[in-house]
Amino acid sequence: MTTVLIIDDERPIRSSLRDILEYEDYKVLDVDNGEDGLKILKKEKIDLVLCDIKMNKMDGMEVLSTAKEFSDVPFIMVSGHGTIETAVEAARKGAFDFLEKPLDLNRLLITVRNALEKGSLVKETKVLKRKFSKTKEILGSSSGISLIKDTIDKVAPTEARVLITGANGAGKELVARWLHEKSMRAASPLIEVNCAAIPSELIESELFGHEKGSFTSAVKQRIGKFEQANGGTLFLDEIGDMSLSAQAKVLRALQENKITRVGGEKEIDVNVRVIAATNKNLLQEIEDGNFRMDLYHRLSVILIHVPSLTERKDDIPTLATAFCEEICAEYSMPVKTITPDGMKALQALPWTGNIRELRNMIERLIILCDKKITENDVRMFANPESVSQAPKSNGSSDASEGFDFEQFTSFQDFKDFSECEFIKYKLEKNNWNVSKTADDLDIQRSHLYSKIEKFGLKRD
Ligand SMILES: Nc1ncnc2c1ncn2[C@@H]1O[C@H](COP(=O)(O)OP(=O)(O)OP(=O)(O)O)[C@@H](O)[C@H]1O
Repeated sequence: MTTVLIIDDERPIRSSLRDILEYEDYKVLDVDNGEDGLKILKKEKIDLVLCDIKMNKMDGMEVLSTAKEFSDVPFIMVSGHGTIETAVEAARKGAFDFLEKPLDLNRLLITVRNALEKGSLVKETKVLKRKFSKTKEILGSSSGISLIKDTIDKVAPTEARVLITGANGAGKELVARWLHEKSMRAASPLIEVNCAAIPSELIESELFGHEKGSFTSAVKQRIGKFEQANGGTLFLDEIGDMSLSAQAKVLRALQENKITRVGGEKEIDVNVRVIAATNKNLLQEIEDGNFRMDLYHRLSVILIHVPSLTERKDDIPTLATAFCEEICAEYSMPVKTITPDGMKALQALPWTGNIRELRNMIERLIILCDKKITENDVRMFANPESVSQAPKSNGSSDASEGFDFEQFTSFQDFKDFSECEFIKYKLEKNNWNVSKTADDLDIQRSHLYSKIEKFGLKRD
């Protein structure tokens, strides 16, 4: 049922609006002040707000701007003292329309209908965007991955918090994305915070927001990730790197479903499902005094461990083939294939960087190899450094062994390749310092710049 929320401090207006809207079969909720209105907006599913501008405690414009920070619900502003300026300000703040008191019944109903139509279009667009979103399929059919997919199906629709563990690049973030996509919260945002990437003195403001002036660089109010994720999911990546003081605050937010902005006094209700991930052994971190036991228990209602790639080598052919197709499509080139021996060689590698490393390796092979990626190619380009070693061939049988000279159609082609790889190698060695590299190569800096441009060299 479509629900309309009326925020107006005049009881007679509220009741006449209620009568009109209920007669039209809308469900109506009403409150006499903005703060209560915002609370309802955070908790209930509201399709439209009719909001008076002039109210005692919090004025309608403030209610509108605060609501727009966490909700897309359309607002129709109402005022008995309307001027063109107020109408313009309301529109600027994101109101759907502005109506003057006394309200004209027909105009009111038409505006309500139009606003609801716009609201449902916004929702539909979000759902479509999500459908075509970049969340990639979880590939693989090994027992480890099958168990993870089953667990996602069971756990996603619940409100349970999930702690995802696993090595770097194993696929933790992908699991978190699917937990959100398959949940009831999928139409609301998934907000991600990489706890390791934020300096510890900023993490609280990042998570909980801050009030203007609460510290030197807080020049304006800021809404934190918890509030941004309201109604949706908050993904706390690398939670094992969070400072103890931030951990205490996150614990409180999880216990009470309330947060307080840095420098603020007001407690703000939040409705957020938290999914956390780490590559650390949190039980060890607890023992070492770096992680709170109580937070661990709050976060790990469900534990999902993503096995490393070497524990599921059976998935390598599926992953490698899919990455080949995906990367060739990205480069708009015909699909290259991996020979059975090439695939075996891939399965034999150590994969310390897991699936991320496999994808990078496939990209490297696609760029450097012929149509068929062979065992030799895999051996040759197994690590990035070998790329710069490959063309060091001086014609001796040792250096050229396994090197696929067939890939070059002319002598010039080969010279360009060698030159490019040599320059790349020197640039890496000199940490991409162009002056030092030019000295090292004994060429002019301007000459090096033109080579960099010619070969399109970029730092990874
Ligand atoms: N099962 C899978 N199928 C397809 N692609 C995958 C799979 N698992 C991971 N990937 C891809 O591998 C890359 C790394 O995955 P992801 O970022 O989820 O790893 P992570 O464990 O969160 O890494 P980190 O700990 O370094 O943040 C991404 O491009 C992801 O799409």
